[in-house]
Amino acid sequence: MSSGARRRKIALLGSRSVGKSSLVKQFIENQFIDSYYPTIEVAYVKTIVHKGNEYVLEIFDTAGQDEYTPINSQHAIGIHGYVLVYSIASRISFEMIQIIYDKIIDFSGLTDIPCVIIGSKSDLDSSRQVDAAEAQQLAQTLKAGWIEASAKNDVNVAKAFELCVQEIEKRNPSNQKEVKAGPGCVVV
Ligand SMILES: Nc1nc2c(ncn2[C@@H]2O[C@H](COP(=O)(O)OP(=O)(O)OP(=O)(O)O)[C@@H](O)[C@H]2O)c(=O)[nH]1
Repeated sequence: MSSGARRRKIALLGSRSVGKSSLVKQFIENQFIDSYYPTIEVAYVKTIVHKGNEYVLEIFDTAGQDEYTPINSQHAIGIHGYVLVYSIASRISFEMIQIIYDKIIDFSGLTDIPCVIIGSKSDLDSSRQVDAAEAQQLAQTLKAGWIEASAKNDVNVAKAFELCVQEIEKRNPSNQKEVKAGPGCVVV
């Protein structure tokens, strides 16, 4: 990592079994595993280059949420951006997106959070329960990015994480002037 790299923390949230871990595994390790192991919590690190800048992404893969799962402070404090995942083949998982979004807003006290909504398992088009247009509409309302992706076929996976970085940086226009601590830095 060069000293100029920007560290950005990203949390993945969504219902159980929507493919959060599979998206991260495809992004980090370029592999897809068919079997299902519920996640407790895993953190990954990957360096990417976005618009000529190096980013060290710390990605937190979380346990699947339901409407009663409280927001964990670890997933809200110090997080720069969110990846909210639903499966295009599960209406219920799509309905969880607004619920999770509202919980983050309530917890953080912010009015707007950098996030990207991912319609996962896009290879399951024949079992589709969520229209792309409807999901895009929700993303527009939440001022979020949106993309459909398939971890299985490695479609739009890297792009989804890049979109998240884009949403983070969109809200951080001062990042050009980011102060980097160094030997010449004096704290008074
Ligand atoms: N067809 C298809 N299946 C997928 C895809 N991504 C994940 N799956 C399958 O969906 C199941 C759940 O995937 P996970 O990645 O473990 O889901 P998760 O959201 O991390 O689950 P939790 O840990 O419970 O939150 C597994 O059997 C995966 O193989 C995909 O892109 N296409």
